Amino acid sequence: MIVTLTANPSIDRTVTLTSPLERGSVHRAAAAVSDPGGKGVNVARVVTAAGVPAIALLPGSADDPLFTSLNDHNIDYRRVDVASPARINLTISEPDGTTTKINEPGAVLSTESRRHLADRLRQLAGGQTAWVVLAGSLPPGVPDNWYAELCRTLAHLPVRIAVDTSEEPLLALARGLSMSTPNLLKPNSEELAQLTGASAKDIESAAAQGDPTLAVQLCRTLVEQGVETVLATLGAAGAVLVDSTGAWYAQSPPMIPRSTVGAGDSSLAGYLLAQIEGAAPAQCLQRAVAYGCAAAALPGTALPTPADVDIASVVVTPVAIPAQHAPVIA
Ligand SMILES: O=P(O)(O)OC[C@@]1(O)O[C@H](CO)[C@@H](O)[C@@H]1O
Repeated sequence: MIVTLTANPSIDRTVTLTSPLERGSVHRAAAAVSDPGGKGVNVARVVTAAGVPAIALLPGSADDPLFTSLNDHNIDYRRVDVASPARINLTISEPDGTTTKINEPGAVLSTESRRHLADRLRQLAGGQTAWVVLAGSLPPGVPDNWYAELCRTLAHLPVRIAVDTSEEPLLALARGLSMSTPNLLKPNSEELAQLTGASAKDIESAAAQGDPTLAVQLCRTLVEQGVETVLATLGAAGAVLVDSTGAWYAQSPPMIPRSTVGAGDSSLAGYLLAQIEGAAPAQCLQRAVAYGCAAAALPGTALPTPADVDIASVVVTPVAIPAQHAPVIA
């Protein structure tokens, strides 16, 4: 069982344009679709589609269309009652595969609702649950260190914790690594940059040219600070995985991207699916990149099923750990 927490869920509305987006002009969309969204919801969607039980925990009101949509996708969820509707996040999809996202901040989550979510999470994290995934931004009203606090309160349970977040909640987690450490951190290159002051462009372009050393260095520093495994997704350049036993790089196979929305969440889901089968780190990375590529090849917020995923097309190579590690700002 995999349990995901999405404190700031969304309805993801994708509008498809037939010509490139022009700022300041009127576009008539060729199509518009809505899907349930938020990073933890997406991880639960991909895991469920692979036939592994998953529960998505999220705040919401009973009549929110988000829950009808989750039912339509056969997602098992637990809802903590709040009055406000889920935010609507807009994706503008252009013909060349460029996606522009506009994410709303989300409604304020009260201290009481946050406590209910944490209590529910603790209940769900017991028993057969292998992984808890804390994913996405935190809504207004939630302190930046909440993920760090949740890691601490779950630490006594025999469950593994993965965190995928950005900006202040990520920095707060990094600052508190000596007190609470997730088992898995899944930054993308932007988030690695936020943590380290490095440039996301440099991280990705070096990897795309076959040199993932910078990404590995940055991840290795996080491992030295106590994170068991760091899976860093590097967009079209693939991903690196670093743990205390080594480092690996997987290049993305050539593909035509249609929408990168949910690609990182699908990578995380692919990693988890392999990890719970007991796969070695290199195979977990291979599955992560295969799932991420499959998601990027799908339109809008469509997410991959195992039939979309070509694991064998992803080549994984070990990377020597560089002697000099880059500092992590914390
Ligand atoms: O605003 P956040 O919480 O950082 O990200 C939310 C979001 O962009 O993440 C998912 C894709 O990863 C989408 O389903 C959703 O709209």
